[in-house]
Amino acid sequence: MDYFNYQDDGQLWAEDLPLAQLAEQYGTPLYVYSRATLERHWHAFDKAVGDHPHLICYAVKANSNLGVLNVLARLGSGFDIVSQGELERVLAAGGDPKKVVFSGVGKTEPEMARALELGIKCFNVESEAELDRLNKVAGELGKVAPISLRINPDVDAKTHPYISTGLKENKFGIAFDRAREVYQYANSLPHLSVHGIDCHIGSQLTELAPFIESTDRLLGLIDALGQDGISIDHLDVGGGLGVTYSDEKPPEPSDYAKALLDRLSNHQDIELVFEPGRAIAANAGVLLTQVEFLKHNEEKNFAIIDAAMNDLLRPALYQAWQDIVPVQPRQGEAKTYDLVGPVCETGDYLGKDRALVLEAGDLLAVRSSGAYGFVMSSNYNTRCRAAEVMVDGDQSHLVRQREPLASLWELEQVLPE
Ligand SMILES: Cc1ncc(COP(=O)(O)O)c(C=O)c1O
Ligand SMILES: N[C@@H](CCCC[NH3+])C(=O)O
Repeated sequence: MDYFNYQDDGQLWAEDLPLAQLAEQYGTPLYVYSRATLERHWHAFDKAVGDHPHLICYAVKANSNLGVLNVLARLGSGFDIVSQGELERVLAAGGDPKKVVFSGVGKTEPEMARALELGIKCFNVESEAELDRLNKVAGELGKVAPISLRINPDVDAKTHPYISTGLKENKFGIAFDRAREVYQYANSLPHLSVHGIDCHIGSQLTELAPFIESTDRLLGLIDALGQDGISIDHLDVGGGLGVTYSDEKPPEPSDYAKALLDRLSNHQDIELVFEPGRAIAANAGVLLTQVEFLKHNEEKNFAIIDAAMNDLLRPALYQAWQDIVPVQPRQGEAKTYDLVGPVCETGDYLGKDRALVLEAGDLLAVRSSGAYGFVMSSNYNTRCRAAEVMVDGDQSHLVRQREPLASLWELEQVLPE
């Protein structure tokens, strides 16, 4: 459920503001986020876990805009980061470093040092080489690094192959069969302290079964580690809960949390950590775009819009489908359009074969663009990245301005004489 709805005037609004007004004020393409939707999604997770000790660590990679992070920080959210850049964003947005978990297969020494200096909650370590590096950096700083090991449970998440992460053939995590041995090794290192166990099997999961299967495998491991004298105080189940883009019916956070809590009946003292990204941000944002031209040939009708694959990569990269709707719907006979951007690539489309009644100048909203939208945008074709706006009731706040054109070459220079 989100707060982008058609109102009595027949137009699409974001909370208490017409999207057409925002397009007028800020221009297009424009990312528009809804504070109420972000808050609703975060609370849905938090409430679902109830009294069981837990921490929701929003996955910053899904949408790292400072305005978005600030809304979540004010709710008391934790954060899952994968780079120093994301860590600095969390700080700049008012987030608490003590609620940060650090994921990712390639953490550098400076990144580790900064995270240690800030005293983050946990490093989710993905290899033995990373254990050695972290032990060394922590030793040099006279610190002890809190760690969990990301275990690859070899579970099929049944999602797009590019966003499946929990299979043996994926680069992520430590093989399940070697976990006990690697925990022993971690435990032997003087500047590391074992706290947790972690997994993340993929993104946009629409079924509970893979989550349950991997949680069961991890709980079995926790018991085995107990026999080895290693006690685990938190279980990080990662992110991955899917959302509805078209007709998917992913589990609600309440069903998901209940399924996990049922499994944890013998482990009441283990804190549950969640790393949701998409489930919080995707349906809290739309990408607003204007039709520049309509173009018809024998085969196709094209609507050439001012947003492109550089603004929203998901359709080009994953053949992802996102709903595209008119902001001010027209009466008339619909035609079937391909909605394409100005970028010089055949793959530059945001939607194909969409039945719409359109004229040049019309505004369209690409729904479900709040996660993996702006964060994956680029300057390809030397295009400025879009502005981002946060709607809060009947107020709007520009949370990132459109890049000034000159910023697209200012960091570069021609060769000396
Ligand atoms: C380690 C980790 N945690 C959390 C997430 C967030 O995933 P999602 O946006 O699917 O919830 C990801 C991305 O898939 C990830 O790699
Ligand atoms: N970027 C992907 C999700 C990646 C998940 C990252 N671990 C998407 O848009 O669906």
